[in-house]
Amino acid sequence: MRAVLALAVVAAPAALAGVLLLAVVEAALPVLAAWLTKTVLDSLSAPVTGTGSVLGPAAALAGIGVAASVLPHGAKLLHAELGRRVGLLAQDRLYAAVNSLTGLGRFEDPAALDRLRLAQQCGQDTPPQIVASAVGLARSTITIAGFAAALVLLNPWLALAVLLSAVPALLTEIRLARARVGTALTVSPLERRESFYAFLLGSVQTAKEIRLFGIGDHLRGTMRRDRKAINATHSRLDRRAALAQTGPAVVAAATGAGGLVWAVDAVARGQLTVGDVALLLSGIAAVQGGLAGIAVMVAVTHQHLLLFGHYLEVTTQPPDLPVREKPLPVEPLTRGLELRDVWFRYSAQHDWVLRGVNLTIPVGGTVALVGDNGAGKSTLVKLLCRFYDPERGSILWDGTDIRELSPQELRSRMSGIFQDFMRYDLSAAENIGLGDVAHLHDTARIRQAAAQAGMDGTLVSLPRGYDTMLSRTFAEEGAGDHDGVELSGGQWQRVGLARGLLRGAADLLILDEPSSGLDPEAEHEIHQLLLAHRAGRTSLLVSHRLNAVRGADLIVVLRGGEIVEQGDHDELMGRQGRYAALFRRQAEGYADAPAVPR
Ligand SMILES: Nc1ncnc2c1ncn2[C@@H]1O[C@H](COP(=O)(O)OP(=O)(O)OP(=O)(O)O)[C@@H](O)[C@H]1O
Repeated sequence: MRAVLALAVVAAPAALAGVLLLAVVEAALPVLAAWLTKTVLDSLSAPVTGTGSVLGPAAALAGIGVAASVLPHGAKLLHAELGRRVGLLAQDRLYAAVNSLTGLGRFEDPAALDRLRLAQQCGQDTPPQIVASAVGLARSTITIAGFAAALVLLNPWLALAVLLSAVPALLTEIRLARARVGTALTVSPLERRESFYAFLLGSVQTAKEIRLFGIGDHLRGTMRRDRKAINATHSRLDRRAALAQTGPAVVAAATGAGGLVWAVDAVARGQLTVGDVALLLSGIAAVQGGLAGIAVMVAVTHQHLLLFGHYLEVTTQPPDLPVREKPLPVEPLTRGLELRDVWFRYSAQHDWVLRGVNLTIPVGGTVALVGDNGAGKSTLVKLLCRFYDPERGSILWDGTDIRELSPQELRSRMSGIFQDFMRYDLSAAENIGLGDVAHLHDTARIRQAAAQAGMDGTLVSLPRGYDTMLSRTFAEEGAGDHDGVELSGGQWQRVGLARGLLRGAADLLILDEPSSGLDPEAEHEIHQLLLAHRAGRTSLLVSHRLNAVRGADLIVVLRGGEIVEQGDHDELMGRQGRYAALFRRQAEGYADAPAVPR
């Protein structure tokens, strides 16, 4: 609760103060109104009464009525403003925390993903709801205290009975709140899967396969089954809640009814006035209604707080990878990168992916990684970027362990293209400019990078040139059919490459399958371009196209996570080992094969 209130104080101190002030005033109004009603009724029913003694309280009562009708609108306005500001700050802190994760591990851990989903669910709405509930609780407490004092004056035992009658409802609601949070946790994986199926069924990326293989109905069926399971869990809880709430409601109603009988009898015996009865009845109703409201509010707040616990867990989680409090600055690479006896597996349950890898990438040199599918090439690249830490061994940047360095600075000295590069639903200029956000709007540099990737001509001739959206998902309404365009796979690859080339001064260029989607001529052209671009730069090239890597200074063959051979093309061919076998097999594929007889 303290964390939420601190959030509100930082986000909107004036709105919070206004909300609290109005809550106190609004809480006092019904109590004042009840006392004034009693006074008016007693004056009117007194044997001798002058209009003077009634008019004053009646006018005050009228004033309270006006205030009670105006204040809620002001309070609503302030609450809404407070909610928006608290929600904005909470959401911003959540994504700042997610963004501060150095590695990828948490994005692959199902428990962490469930927690993140719950934090996302409650990130924007829950903190304002908790603040609103806390204010509501304070307001109800003041009103109840006022009416309870009145009841104590009229009949202390009745006051005690009314207060006690609300306890079972309070306890029941708190128990139910816990159960609701438990349910939210239980259904979270199902809901995450449901969102995934919803994405599959409604996305342009998946539409082709879903139609070709006719799997839409299968996915729809699975999604329906998951939703039914979620609904069944909620129904069970609703039934349990209805049963649990009935008993406490009967206890409260019976206590109220007993109070009414006692009051009528007391009037008959001359112990109470008509005004007293009016005060007593509104007191019982207000205390019981208020306490029932408090029970629900406490339960809802409790539930929100439990959910908010996930938000706090995400926003205050320890770093996923250890980063020194004062990391060393990353100086330009002068000697090279070295992997020293690197062992890595994705988790203790997985097999080793890299097994004692020793490798040096000298400054200014091009190292090519080749090997079978699953040999560990992309994993090695990810370790160099410090998306994971080796379990044993170390990676050295000019002799310094990269765990000692600032990950952001380290990455700012790298660039390149990943095998699964992103296709952003943004303009062509932004798709390239994101490679170096400092130059997001530097058209000249963006065009230069596009030209290096052989894409400038294509992008210039798009309907809006570089401002054309490379997606039809977010095309502006009314802009016509030609606003957004879809690029071909190879064109996208060139855009991804241009993004990687934008950071021209990067110390290490990583090219993970940069030409896999290109036609043979384009591939040749891109490799010539990259060869020129790589000259004198440190680069790491991963490719299955062995013809593309033959010019590398060092070719490293990975197999089952181990380096089985390394050398330049001629050395490796001379050795007649794994590389030579792979190279020959690929070369044979291009040799003239006898025509298949008709
Ligand atoms: N995030 C991950 N979690 C668990 N295992 C993974 C993960 N990423 C890769 N692996 C496993 O690690 C092994 C090496 O994968 P990696 O992607 O590094 O191979 P690769 O040599 O790049 O293969 P390819 O040539 O097919 O791209 C594979 O067995 C793969 O299943």
